[in-house]
Amino acid sequence: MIKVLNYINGSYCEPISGKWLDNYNPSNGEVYSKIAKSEARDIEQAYVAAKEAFKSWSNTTIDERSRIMLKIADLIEDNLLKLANAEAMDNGKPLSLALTVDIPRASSNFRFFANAITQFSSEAHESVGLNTMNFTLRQPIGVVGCISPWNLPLYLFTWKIAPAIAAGNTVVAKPSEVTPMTAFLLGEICTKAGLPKGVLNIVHGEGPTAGQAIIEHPEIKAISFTGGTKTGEHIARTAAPMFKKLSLELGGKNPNLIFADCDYDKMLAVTVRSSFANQGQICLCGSRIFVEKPIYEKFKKDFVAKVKELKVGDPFEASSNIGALVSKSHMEKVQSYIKLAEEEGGKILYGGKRVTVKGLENGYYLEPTIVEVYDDQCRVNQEEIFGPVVTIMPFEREEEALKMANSVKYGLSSTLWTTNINRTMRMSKKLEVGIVWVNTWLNRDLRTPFGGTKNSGVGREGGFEALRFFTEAKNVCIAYEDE
Ligand SMILES: NC(=O)C1=CN([C@@H]2O[C@H](COP(=O)(O)OP(=O)(O)OC[C@H]3O[C@@H](n4cnc5c(N)ncnc54)[C@H](O)[C@@H]3O)[C@@H](O)[C@H]2O)C=CC1
Ligand SMILES: O=C(O)/C=C/C=C(\O)C(=O)O
Repeated sequence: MIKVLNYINGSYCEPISGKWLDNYNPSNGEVYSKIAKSEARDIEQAYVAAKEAFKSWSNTTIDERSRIMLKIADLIEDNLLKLANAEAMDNGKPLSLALTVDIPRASSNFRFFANAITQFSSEAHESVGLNTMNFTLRQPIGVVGCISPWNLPLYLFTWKIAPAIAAGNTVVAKPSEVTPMTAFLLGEICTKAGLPKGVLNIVHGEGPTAGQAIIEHPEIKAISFTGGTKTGEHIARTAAPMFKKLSLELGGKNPNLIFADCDYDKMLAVTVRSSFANQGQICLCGSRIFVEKPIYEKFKKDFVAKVKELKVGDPFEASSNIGALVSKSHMEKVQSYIKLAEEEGGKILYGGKRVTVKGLENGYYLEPTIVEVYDDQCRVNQEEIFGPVVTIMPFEREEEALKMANSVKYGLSSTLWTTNINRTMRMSKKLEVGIVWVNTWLNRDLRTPFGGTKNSGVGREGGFEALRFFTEAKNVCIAYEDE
């Protein structure tokens, strides 16, 4: 059985405790590998390696850092099939999605930040008339911690690591213990690309032990985290008294606002995707659908018909649109919300049941589920489900739609379907979110600020925002004298 080992100081190693976790294949519910069950001692080992590597990596030229990162990007591309297979097996997502989205984006993350660092600069301020010149240094922080979730494993792991090392930091990183495989494979790619030992250290294990040791390590001064809001709260509570820099990208309950004047066919096709891509396990999925009254009944009929066409099945079959949910416990959480929807008086328009896939009877498959709700304050409309479940509800006026869109504790993204430019501007300004998509969804330019407001997190990732997060600004003020 494959052992998912730690990657510390450029080499693979077993956990100090000698203990292992089971790694499940969600498509059939079977254990298929063992994962290093690391703890504080392993994190300390990784920290020591990262601290030593920082001395030279922080002084390595931008060109050299960039060259190595571009090589990593190339090697990810060269290993597309191997990595995509590993991701589909570990996560349960369709192989087609891993091949076209997850792994290409992991490569793009390295390529993007390899180039971005060559364009990153800092400011100078001349205090005219005061004979003073200020310039700002942007210096790497030191050893930083990157903690990522299971829904987009290599995609989000590299989204954090790439800007961190581009800016000259060294990293102690922990992928989710639910989906560690592609992070494990990244180690050998980094070695092949010539990344100096200790620059990236990948430690596997559970959140409350291995993750906890990262967030409470006194010398790891910045934490970049993506995951659940509850965990984000815990990280903030632990790290804030130690004055660590924090970037927290948390949950979402994103509104999809559909107006009668939209491009209907395009909206319908994209709404199917924004509802159920990756089994609905993307923090950006449009899980609350609000539709303007004149097209509500038509939308309901057409949406149900389109969703019925989606095939739930073996992630490795090309015809599968929806694979398995990531774990048994997560599937049960999603099922509990479907039950709650009915208890709250919601009407299941489609789906709601577990799917049995021939030959994979113990896999974690669920039907894509559409719930019509009558009160936007009900729990299924307020709480993050993070699975293939969406709610739909009509609205009459723009202000009503806006009020419902904003009436959740989350504030990550929203999607607006309209051809009215005035409405687009009005609503974009008033939506309490970090990202507004208009007539599109998950359309990503990696230069743009990415992150949420309210309980969806703190800080922004992407572009220069990420490079600013992973550096400390130091102003140097020079007073000079005239002759
Ligand atoms: N990006 C997002 O918005 C995501 C949201 N979620 C939401 O969170 C819920 C819970 O999912 P989980 O897998 O439990 O996510 P989680 O937030 O517990 O896990 C994310 C990462 O945090 C780590 N972690 C957990 N506890 C930690 C601690 N005390 N210190 C440091 N690191 C820690 C985990 O090991 C994992 O690497 C999901 O049902 C979903 O609603 C989950 C994954 C991604
Ligand atoms: O950066 C992106 O394109 C997407 C990020 C998605 C998440 O952070 C998530 O689903 O957790």
